[in-house]
This record gives sequence, structure tokens and C-alpha cells, in this order.
Amino acid sequence: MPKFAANLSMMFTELPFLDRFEAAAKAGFKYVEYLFPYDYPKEQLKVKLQQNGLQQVLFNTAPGNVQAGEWGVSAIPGREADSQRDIDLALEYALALNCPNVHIMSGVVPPGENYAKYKQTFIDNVRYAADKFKPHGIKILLEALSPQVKPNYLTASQFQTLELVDLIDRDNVFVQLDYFHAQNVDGNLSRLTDALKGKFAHVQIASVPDRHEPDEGEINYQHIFAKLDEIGYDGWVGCEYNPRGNTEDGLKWFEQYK
Ligand SMILES: O=C(O)C(=O)[C@H](O)CO
Ligand SMILES: [Mg+2]
Repeated sequence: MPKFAANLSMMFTELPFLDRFEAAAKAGFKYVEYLFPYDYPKEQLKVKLQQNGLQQVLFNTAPGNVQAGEWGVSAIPGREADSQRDIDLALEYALALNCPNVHIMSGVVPPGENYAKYKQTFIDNVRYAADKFKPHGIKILLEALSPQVKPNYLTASQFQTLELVDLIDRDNVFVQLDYFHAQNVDGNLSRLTDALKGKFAHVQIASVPDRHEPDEGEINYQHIFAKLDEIGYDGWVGCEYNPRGNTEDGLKWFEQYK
């Protein structure tokens, strides 16, 4: 049975961020993920996790200057120092929060820029991170984002991310398989899951096309969850969706998995 993690950046947004931990625990979650921890001291987040009996399973490196259109800097040529600073900070948080996975955000490649240069910059920066995280047993995750959500992100297809994982060639670097983006770009989700078997170490879910609860839309998540069990996937499944309304009211799909 999948181990579900509440995504506190998207779920329970009726509440201030720090109150979402308790809400997730009360709703029956044992695991949480969220985009960025950096607005809060790590000690404060650690207490929230402990108080509510939760394990943090994922967060991301810092996004850079979001107002200026950045969504990660690790692929941007000339920003290597910023990338390494973000990676070092992520490692500090991961150690303090005992978090087993960190997603390294690549960034956007503006049209007309030299794609190969961005790709190589990302490969170099992820290798830096992989070697720093390895002694601590922390996995690095790379994600493809569909153009509907983030146009011109370094990778849109799961297969582009898989190629990067192979080129980076470090045994603690994996694909973060977000089925919402995968359905938008690649489709054929059962075969895709087989093709990525052993190469992904975290999953995220949401309905397509509306990115709501996994009980509507064009993806049959009952089938996907059975597929993940069938291939022996033992990582977490992050609920990275925008609730249709009140978060708790939308959690009927989760009843059978508590
Ligand atoms: O947007 C997503 O799907 C994510 O998982 C990232 O963490 C942020 O882009
Ligand atoms: Mg995702």
C-alpha cells in the first residue's frame, strides 16, 4: 500500500503554514512534504514534526528570484555559486529535519538560450550535490514540469529527466515521478512506470486536467497505486494537489489508505 505524504504547500492552505502540520496529522497522515522550509528556522519545523508525530519526506532547493521568473537556479550558467549555496543550505535543513529526499530545482531555459549549456550546468551542480549528500544517505530528486505549469523548465518529459539521471551517473540521484506532469506530457502511465522502475524514488499525484484530488479526471489512480505495489515501489506518494474546496472535505479518497 502506498505511503501517502500530505503536501503542505498545496493542502490545508485554509490554515497558516505552521498549523498545517497538526491538520495533516489529524487527517491521518504520517508523512509530509512541502516546497520550501527556508522561511522558518529548522528547529521550529523540527518541533512541529515531532509534536505531531510526522516525518518530513521531501522539500526543494530554493527557487531563486520567483518574481523575475526563476524556478530554481541550478541549471543557469554563471549561477553555480548560488546553486551550491542553495544545495548547502538544503543539506543543513535535510539533516536537521531528518529528511531523506531533496528535490533540486533546475530552472527555466529562456527561449533562444543555449539548452546544452544549461543541461551541462545542471549535471555539474547535481553531481556536486550528490557527492555532498551521499555520506548522509540523502537522495536527490530531479523533476520534469509540464509546460502548462512551468513553460520552458529544463525538463518537461519524464524521459528527459531519466536521461539526466543516467548522465549524472550517481547512485543517489533519482527521478521524482509526478503523474500530473507525466500525464500532461508523456501519457501511457503504466508503461511509463515500468520504464522508470528503479529510477524514481518519489511519486507525486493529482488529477488531470485540474490538479485536484486523485478521485476525478483522466488518471485512474486505483490502477496506478496497484501498479506501484506490483513493481515493489517502496517510496512515498506526495499528495501535491489543489483541493477542490476545503482540504478535509476532499479527503474521502484517503479513508481506505489510513
Ligand atoms: O510543481 C511541482 O510539481 C513540484 O513538485 C515542484 O516541487 C515545484 O515545481
Ligand atoms: Mg511535483
